[in-house]
Amino acid sequence: MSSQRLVFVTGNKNKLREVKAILESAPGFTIESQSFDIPELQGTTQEVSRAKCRQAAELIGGPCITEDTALCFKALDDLPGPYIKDFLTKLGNEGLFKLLSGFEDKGATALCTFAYSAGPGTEPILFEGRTEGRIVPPRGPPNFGWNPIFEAEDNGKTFAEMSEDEKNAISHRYRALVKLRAHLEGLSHS
Ligand SMILES: O=c1nc[nH]c2c1ncn2[C@H]1C[C@H](O)[C@@H](COP(=O)(O)OP(=O)(O)OP(=O)(O)O)O1
Ligand SMILES: [Mg+2]
Repeated sequence: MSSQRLVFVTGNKNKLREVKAILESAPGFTIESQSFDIPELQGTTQEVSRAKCRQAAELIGGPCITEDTALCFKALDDLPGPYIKDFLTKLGNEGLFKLLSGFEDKGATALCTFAYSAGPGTEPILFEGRTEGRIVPPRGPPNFGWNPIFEAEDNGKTFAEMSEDEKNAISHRYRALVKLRAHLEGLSHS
């Protein structure tokens, strides 16, 4: 079976590694990457994701996927959400945990949104995946972003305490990729 080549436009090496590990573990897909840090709008996670993918498709002049990750705190009505990157850069993981010190509810959702564009001028299609959990004082190696403060409901470990395989079996990214993969397999068989 020939494999379908997919261009993933991202500036984040850790995302790329996880996406390759998940999608290339079964035959069918080969991921190529183009490293661009696409400017991101403010808005809902869906608006941010669509705009990012439209711009990526224009930039590379062909079909592509993009991904946007949000971290939503229940006590803060889902903020920081899509603005997590700036919050993490400015406050760090300790600061993000302290943000919730006035609240009993430490619940949080990791939300991953993949967008697929068939090429410039086409409307991107979105695929969402969620992992439920809570925000805890940092545990585990600071290997990727907010991994040390997100404790997953599935196994009580922070993402940083999990092996790559453990994280990739339950992550927001994995759950979104299952949907993206099903869509792309449908396209290639029609
Ligand atoms: O599984 C994850 N575990 C821990 N941290 C994570 C994860 N996934 C994204 N992150 C961090 C990276 C960035 O600080 C923010 C998302 O921002 P986001 O715009 O989606 O990522 P980015 O700008 O690094 O890459 P891209 O070029 O694909 O937009 O959360
Ligand atoms: Mg970004």
